[in-house]
Amino acid sequence: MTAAAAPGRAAAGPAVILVGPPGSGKTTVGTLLARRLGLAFRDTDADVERTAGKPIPDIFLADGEEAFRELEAAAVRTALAEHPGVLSLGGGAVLRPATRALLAGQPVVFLDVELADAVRRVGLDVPRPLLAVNPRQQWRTLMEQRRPLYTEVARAVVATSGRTPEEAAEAVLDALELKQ
Ligand SMILES: Nc1ncnc2c1ncn2[C@@H]1O[C@H](COP(=O)(O)OP(=O)(O)OP(=O)(O)O)[C@@H](O)[C@H]1O
Ligand SMILES: O=C(O)C1=C[C@@H](O)[C@@H](O)[C@H](O)C1
Ligand SMILES: [Mg+2]
Repeated sequence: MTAAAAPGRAAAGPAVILVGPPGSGKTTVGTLLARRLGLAFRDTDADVERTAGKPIPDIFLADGEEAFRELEAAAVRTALAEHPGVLSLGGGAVLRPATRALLAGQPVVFLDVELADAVRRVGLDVPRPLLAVNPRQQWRTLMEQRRPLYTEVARAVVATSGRTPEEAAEAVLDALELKQ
């Protein structure tokens, strides 16, 4: 699908970039946002899986986390350069300083979520290698490390706990002043 740029924006670069921890709803809310804006949706997790030719848990298992992070950094760089729609980044993409530098000045929204909601959401969903054992504690530790990084790159923070995906998508549009 060929995506048009959002009204009032230059053609280059995504209209919306979502960051946040696993279970914050980047893929779910990003898909809704793209539909709402009439733009294409892209998710760097899917890009990495396509490049590697295998699912993310298999990349972690066969090649290790560092190999995954290399593929992820390249996927983010490419998508930022060529995707004019809505872009969701993998939950750990902000760990790389080079990736954070690329996000400076971009329309990045940090989808925040409370621990209990995140654990409930990821428990219902596709496997996340970093949350395979003791997901509650792992998620808490991961957020202690990453919250400052999500905050650093974000132009706006949108809370998703207590909101449906549709309500979260509306809040993102409000935060970026993209309401048409
Ligand atoms: N606001 C919400 N309320 C209730 N459930 C939600 C909400 N947002 C997402 N979900 C559900 O939570 C699960 C995880 O959502 P999603 O895959 O979009 O998260 P993610 O941020 O993309 O995670 P990851 O970083 O692992 O890719 C899905 O089953 C989704 O339907
Ligand atoms: O938070 C993370 O580090 C991850 C989140 C997912 O989006 C995937 O990118 C992968 O499971 C790693
Ligand atoms: Mg996702």
